Amino acid sequence: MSNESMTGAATPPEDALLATRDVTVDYGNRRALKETSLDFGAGTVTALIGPSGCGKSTYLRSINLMNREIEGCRIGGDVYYHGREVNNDQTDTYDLRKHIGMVFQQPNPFRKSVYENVAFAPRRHGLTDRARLDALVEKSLRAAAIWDEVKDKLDDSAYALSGGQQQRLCIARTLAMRPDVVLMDEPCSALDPIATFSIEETIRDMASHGICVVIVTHNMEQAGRVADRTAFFLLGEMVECGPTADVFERPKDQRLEDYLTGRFG
Ligand SMILES: Nc1ncnc2c1ncn2[C@@H]1O[C@H](COP(=O)(O)OP(=O)(O)OP(=O)(O)O)[C@@H](O)[C@H]1O
Repeated sequence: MSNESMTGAATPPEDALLATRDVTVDYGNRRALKETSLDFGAGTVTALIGPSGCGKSTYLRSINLMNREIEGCRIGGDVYYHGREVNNDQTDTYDLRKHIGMVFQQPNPFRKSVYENVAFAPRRHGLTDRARLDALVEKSLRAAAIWDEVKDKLDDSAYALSGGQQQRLCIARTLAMRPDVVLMDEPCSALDPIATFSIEETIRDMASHGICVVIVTHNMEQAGRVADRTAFFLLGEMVECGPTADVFERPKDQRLEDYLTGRFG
């Protein structure tokens, strides 16, 4: 695969689910992300790896334009979602984020019941029929592999769940909006190995249902287990991207090789 970090990359193919072209992010007058161009297909998992502070989260958050909420932050370049350029003032970011969901490092359930955590957003978007809401809640909790654990405590507070369960609940909450892209920012870093394994299974399951997953991870083994493709970032630059096995076993760039062999980071 060609290295997609090159600037001036061609306009994405019309059928690309998601793509960035020469996306940059500046916090004030400091550039945190240099021109980054990547394509993301339906049903794929892409891992973003690299040392701390190299711009992984910054890039992830540019995909659903979340950095825009940060004062002084500016996203440059083009972000394409279903072929439409969305990095402009006309985009309804509220609507965009229904389709491009996000799961954060720390589980952040609402201070509500398990049921309400999942039902809240669909109801706000007009789904009021109780039977259909019940079905959606169950389907979402099943997809996040937590239904069996919570089906008898749907009215309990989400805060009564373990950290791993809360994270799966947050994934269910995201899936309830039927997104076709899910962005995950180190979703397992606060979890033990068993909870991590469960989330990784859920990630592969989401991809098998056509969802495009982009995940920031510090855990190389995790990238190896879940990602079809891996992109390596360093000092705000997307240095190399390719099939995960190639990136780990046959790195092209010396900086990636150095990182993988523990020479820095
Ligand atoms: N809200 C912000 N305001 C100013 N600078 C920021 C902000 N968020 C991130 N940065 C800076 O942008 C650079 C990239 O940060 P980012 O969080 O994207 O890195 P990262 O690779 O995800 O790091 P980590 O693995 O530690 O989470 C860093 O130098 C960071 O200090």
